[in-house]
Amino acid sequence: MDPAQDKLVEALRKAISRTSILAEGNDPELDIALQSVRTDIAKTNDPKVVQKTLQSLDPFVLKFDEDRLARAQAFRGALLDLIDTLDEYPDRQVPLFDKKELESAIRSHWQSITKWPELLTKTISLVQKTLATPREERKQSLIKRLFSQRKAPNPNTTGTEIMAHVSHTLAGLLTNIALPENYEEQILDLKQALTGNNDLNQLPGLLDEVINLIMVAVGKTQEDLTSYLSQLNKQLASINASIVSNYKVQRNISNNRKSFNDELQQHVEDTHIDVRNATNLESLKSLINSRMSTISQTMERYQAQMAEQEKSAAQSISMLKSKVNRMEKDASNLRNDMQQKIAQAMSDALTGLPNRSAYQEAIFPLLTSSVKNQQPLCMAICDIDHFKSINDTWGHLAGDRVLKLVPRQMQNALGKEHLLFRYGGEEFVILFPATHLEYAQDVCEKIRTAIEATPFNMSGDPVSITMSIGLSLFNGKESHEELFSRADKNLYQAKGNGRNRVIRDN
Ligand SMILES: Nc1nc2c(ncn2[C@@H]2O[C@H](COP(=O)(O)OP(=O)(O)OP(=O)(O)O)[C@@H](O)[C@H]2O)c(=O)[nH]1
Repeated sequence: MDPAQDKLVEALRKAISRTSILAEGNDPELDIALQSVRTDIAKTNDPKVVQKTLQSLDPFVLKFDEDRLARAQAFRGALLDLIDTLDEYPDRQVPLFDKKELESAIRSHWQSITKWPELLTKTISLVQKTLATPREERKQSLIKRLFSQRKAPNPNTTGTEIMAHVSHTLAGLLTNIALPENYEEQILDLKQALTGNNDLNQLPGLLDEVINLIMVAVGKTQEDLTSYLSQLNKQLASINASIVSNYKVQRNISNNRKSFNDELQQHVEDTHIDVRNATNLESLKSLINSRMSTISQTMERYQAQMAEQEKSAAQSISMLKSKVNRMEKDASNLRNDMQQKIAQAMSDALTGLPNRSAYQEAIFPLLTSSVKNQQPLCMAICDIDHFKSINDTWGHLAGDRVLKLVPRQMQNALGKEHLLFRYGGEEFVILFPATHLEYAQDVCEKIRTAIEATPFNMSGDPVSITMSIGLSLFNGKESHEELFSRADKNLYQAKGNGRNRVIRDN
């Protein structure tokens, strides 16, 4: 193979290896197939073998598509079902325009997982608007009444039931999305929080968590990966076709060269015989002239052919190069996109703090390095006191404002190496790597006093807010759940002892 093609095959090999690493972790069977793709392409220089090995990935791409479709259908069904339930509410009116708009958005976007968070947010907004809109008794024409398709509102449906239904639908969605194992606990907690919830105020926070999980699990990352893999497969097929046609051009060139040599040799031999048989000088002269002109025509023809073939070979090599460059660029865009999406899914929309998923990513390496480096690690669980009454007295938006301001006070007291997470609701977790319990306790006290001393402005009045904190030191042997549970017990005690205090391990 010529050096240009060698380079192309090498670039292809690199692109496939890197992409197969990106795709890993989605399915154990796919992981095995990807491993064998990497082994095969490391061994061969033949583009046909590479293409054949890649075809073994096709069934996985198909399976991804089927799973995605089934999930999307369940999602669409759940949302439409929810709209039907809203229609049954006796005293409240579903705003017609918003309903139509939502139904049309569901119809257009139910298959696109990237649009799910938007559809969910729109659905919850329709629920909120419906609960705020009293039903008008509209006069209908007799014909309309006789032929109306719409179900009569069910007089037994209550607002609480509707909220329970909404929460139940969200919990059902969690069953329908494929999430990695380390999210199991989070899903379980979230499902528990959703099941039996009938409080509208709780919904935005819970919805935020559902959306985060969708983004993490089946969200854009996997969709991108699936479409990227099938797009990559197409690109590789087209590159393979170009390589094959390039081979043909090469083969033509060498065939032409051989037939030119044969033809030339034939002319020389013919001339030789003619010269031997020539009887006079005149006829010999005209014979040689004619032979020379044939030879020069053959050479011109050959040169023109060669120039044409070289041009087309150069064009096809430059096309191949640009295709490979595009593939490399696609792979790097996808990697950047994924990193960005992971970062989004790891942060809490309201406070901008790392969220519970980020906590779960952070805790394992911290426990391991605490044991390995024999350094202390502390965990604090911080909970705003009587937060429900802040919501009840000044409204949910005022509650949200407090949730944004409190972490700023906390961050002022924390060191650079301390990690603050919004664990959920009004609960925050701090991880103190390489920090002794006494020092972590001082920092927690600083946080507590700073929050107590800050007047929060509620409708023009300064209001004092306090925080209770449970603090524990990792004992080097326990699981992260055990450490969390000890810190949580300390928090519980802080609440029981009158709140606005820090309780640590004895
Ligand atoms: N505004 C707002 N409220 C939230 C959010 N997440 C959770 N909440 C509310 O936080 C409140 C938590 O109340 P509880 O768990 O009863 O605790 P508490 O009132 O803080 O009382 P103690 O913890 O016992 O001091 C609930 O009313 C939730 O609706 C949010 O994102 N925004």
